[in-house]
Amino acid sequence: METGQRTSRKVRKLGSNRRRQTREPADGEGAAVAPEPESWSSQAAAELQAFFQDCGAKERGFVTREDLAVAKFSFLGSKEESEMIFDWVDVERKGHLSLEEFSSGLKNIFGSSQSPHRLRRRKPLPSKRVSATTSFPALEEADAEEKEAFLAFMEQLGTGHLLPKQMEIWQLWGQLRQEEPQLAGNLAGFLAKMTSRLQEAQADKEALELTLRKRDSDHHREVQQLYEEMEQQIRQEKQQLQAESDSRGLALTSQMQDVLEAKEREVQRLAEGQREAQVEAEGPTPGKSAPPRGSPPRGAQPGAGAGPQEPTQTPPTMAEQEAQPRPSLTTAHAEEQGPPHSREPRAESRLEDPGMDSREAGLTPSPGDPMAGGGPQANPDYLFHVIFLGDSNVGKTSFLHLLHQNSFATGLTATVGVDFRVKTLLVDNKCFVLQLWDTAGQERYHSMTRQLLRKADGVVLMYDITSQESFAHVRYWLDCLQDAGSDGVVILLLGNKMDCEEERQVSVEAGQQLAQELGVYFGECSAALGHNILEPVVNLARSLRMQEEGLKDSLVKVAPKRPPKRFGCCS
Ligand SMILES: Nc1nc2c(ncn2[C@@H]2O[C@H](COP(=O)(O)OP(=O)(O)OP(=O)(O)O)[C@@H](O)[C@H]2O)c(=O)[nH]1
Repeated sequence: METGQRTSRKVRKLGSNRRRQTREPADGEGAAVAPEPESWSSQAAAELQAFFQDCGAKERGFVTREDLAVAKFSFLGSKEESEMIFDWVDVERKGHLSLEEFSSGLKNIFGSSQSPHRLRRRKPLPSKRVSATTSFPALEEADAEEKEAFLAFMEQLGTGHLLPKQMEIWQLWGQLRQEEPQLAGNLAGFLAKMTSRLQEAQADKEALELTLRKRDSDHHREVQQLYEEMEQQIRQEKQQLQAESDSRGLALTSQMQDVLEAKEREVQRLAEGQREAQVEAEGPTPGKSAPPRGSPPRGAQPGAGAGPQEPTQTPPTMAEQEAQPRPSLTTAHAEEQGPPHSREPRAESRLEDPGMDSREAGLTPSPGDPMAGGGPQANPDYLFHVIFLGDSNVGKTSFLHLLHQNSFATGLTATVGVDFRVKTLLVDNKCFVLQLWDTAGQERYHSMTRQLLRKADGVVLMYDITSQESFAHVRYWLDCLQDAGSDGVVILLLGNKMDCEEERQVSVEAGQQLAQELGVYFGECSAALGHNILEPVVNLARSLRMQEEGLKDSLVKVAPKRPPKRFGCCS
């Protein structure tokens, strides 16, 4: 019972001492108070010295936590209690304590008595005490000293918020004091340790929360920054792309302008040559050579059976010129291609069908053939402008490429603006130079095409037999022709891609019917197979010649007789 009382006294003091150790540096309640070993027994002091000796602390000059594992103090119960005491004294968590620190720590806990001075310092504010008391009704019945000791202890621990179940603690406290008084000290030590750990955990938690909050805001800021940088980058990319596209557009426009101007110049040059030749042909000097290409007006289409036209002026006697015997031409089949090319084929596949007659294809005439020949004809008998019209993709370029290169081009891209090639043919012993104009079917180039139509002598109006739409657009192209004032133009309606029989959408009959209705020539072909390529062109040349002859005849009727003139390369 005496031991119990002693322990409970010790426990009561535990809180006040601990408080002093832990709180003095922080709250500045006063300078460190040296322990007052009023009741520190000489036996305890002897035990302490023996302990220092046994564990080797005396030699080393300090005590570790492990040393306490072998300590046997009469004033301490279990081994755990000793270790707990070490933790209690080692407030700085160094892991070792000098002999003085350890001794004074122990004395503070077990040796000092409550001096009036200490009690005063430890006494909490009345208001707090009241509130604590009212929250613990069980305390009302307790012994006043006990009650005060407990409340002071709890308050000093500062566990109000960390150890909410104070009622239970009180009960445990009371029970321990009655049943196991020596363990009351353990409870105090345990609670103190718990409190300290909880405070540390609380501090860690707060620090962690702070760090997390900081990281969160940093992260948010970084994301915001990244987002802004990204937006900036997108804006720059957009501007760059826009600038590039603008400059590309400008370059393309100027390039197309150049092409157009070059073609205009070429056309002008040819027209000049034609005019000069005509002047020569009309001149009084007999025997001078001149190309027979007459100037408009043009007669009605031969295929349509139109009659001769009335002349609007008095031209020279072209019929007389024609009547003169002319030496045969040596050059009969040659091609030139007008610069610059609007597009080039990426790959070519030459027609190599052994079963196919080259004469049938009409593209590779043999020597002695009336179509055979060498280079371009300098002084042709006839010079005609033939324009290829039709929707995009119907095969105009493929047709011309085959006619010119004798091979089918694959991988062609859409024509840009216009392109032209020159084809020289020997037909019925006459030299024909055909200027073949390849127009772009795409709508954005239609205005350019319309301008070209004014110069047309003949037109090949092509559609794709696998496209009803391209067939329907034939009338649109005819309207364009009419708008351009090209009424007397010889027209050949040509349905391409006849090799695609399975996909056919326009029947042969429909094509024929339309041709009849419009009074134009008609044919079907396949640029891919090389079917019916040269024949329509030859027939067109013949028709153009017939039309021209018809014109001449009509002129002869009104023109005065002149000495016969010859024209051609050998005049
Ligand atoms: N099956 C088949 N395909 C053809 C034939 N002729 C041309 N093509 C293909 O049809 C497509 C269009 O041919 P192009 O010659 O470029 O047509 P286009 O009328 O000049 O077109 P634009 O230049 O846009 O006016 C290409 O893929 C050719 O290979 C043909 O007779 N048969």
